[in-house]
Amino acid sequence: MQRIAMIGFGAIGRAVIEAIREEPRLKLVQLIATPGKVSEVQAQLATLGLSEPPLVSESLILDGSCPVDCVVECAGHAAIQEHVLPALQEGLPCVLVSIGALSEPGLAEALEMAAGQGNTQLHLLSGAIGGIDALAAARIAGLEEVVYTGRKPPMGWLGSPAEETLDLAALTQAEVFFEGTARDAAQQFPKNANVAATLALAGIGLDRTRVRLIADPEVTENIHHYQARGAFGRMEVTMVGKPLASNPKTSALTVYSVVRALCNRVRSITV
Ligand SMILES: NC(=O)C1=CN([C@@H]2O[C@H](COP(=O)(O)OP(=O)(O)OC[C@H]3O[C@@H](n4cnc5c(N)ncnc54)[C@H](O)[C@@H]3O)[C@@H](O)[C@H]2O)C=CC1
Ligand SMILES: O=C([O-])CC(=O)C(=O)O
Repeated sequence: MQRIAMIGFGAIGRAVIEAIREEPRLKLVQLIATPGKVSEVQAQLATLGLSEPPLVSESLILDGSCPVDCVVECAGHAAIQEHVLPALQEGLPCVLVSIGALSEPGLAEALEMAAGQGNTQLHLLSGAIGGIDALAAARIAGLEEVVYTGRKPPMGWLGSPAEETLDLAALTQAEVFFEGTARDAAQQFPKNANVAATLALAGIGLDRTRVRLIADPEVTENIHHYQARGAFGRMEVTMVGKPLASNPKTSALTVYSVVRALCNRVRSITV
């Protein structure tokens, strides 16, 4: 049995809770909401009709009164510093989807130190992208180049800096609005470039991974493509991910990446 604390009850968090409720070896015991949103989250949680709802609070309860075996972040970049860092220091293993947060100078080092202090591990999930196992293995042999293109329907870029250069609602053809490093992409597009950061951290790093971001009115899915070249050979991956109805920025596969990571914690054989 694994007692889970989840940070964030948005599109991913809610879908993960619904997916794991039938797994008796996973028990959601704590749910962390943004400050001021505890009662709102409790009310939304009630609609799920869980037999044993988790404790909802603004920060993780780490005093042992509500023990946790694993913390899962489904909230956004700010949650890493706020909740994941102290959880690691306390020795709790953490799994993350907001990988782009590690592009912030010093945060990766702080997380590494916290995990070392707590003698625990931080697991960066593959989220909406596939092939991370192959890319991370290829890195050991030596990588020369990783190039990533993220293409989403215009609605998937709402609320991002893409709006500064494009009239997203009026777009009639695909437009490239960002070309640069994975580090810059992750910082400028915190809700849209976590995949770029994941590829970078698995591969040749945030400053050497090249990224192009495209708003395309011709597509209805979130399309992630990358190619990598190195001593191992070459690889090319295209993911055509269905967006979540509750958040078109987010591919549904991200939910299942979290569910897989949690289920693997209670399985005897993992794949
Ligand atoms: N690795 C990957 O492939 C992907 C990663 N993501 C990451 O996952 C995050 C969540 O995605 P969605 O669920 O679709 O977003 P969402 O906006 O639907 O939900 C996020 C929820 O987290 C809550 N939240 C925000 N900051 C918080 C904090 N500091 N403490 C507690 N709760 C907090 C918000 O109130 C909201 O309810 C995104 O911001 C992005 O960083 C999203 C898609 C793919
Ligand atoms: O869910 C997706 O398609 C990818 C995404 O938003 C991200 O990389 O942050």
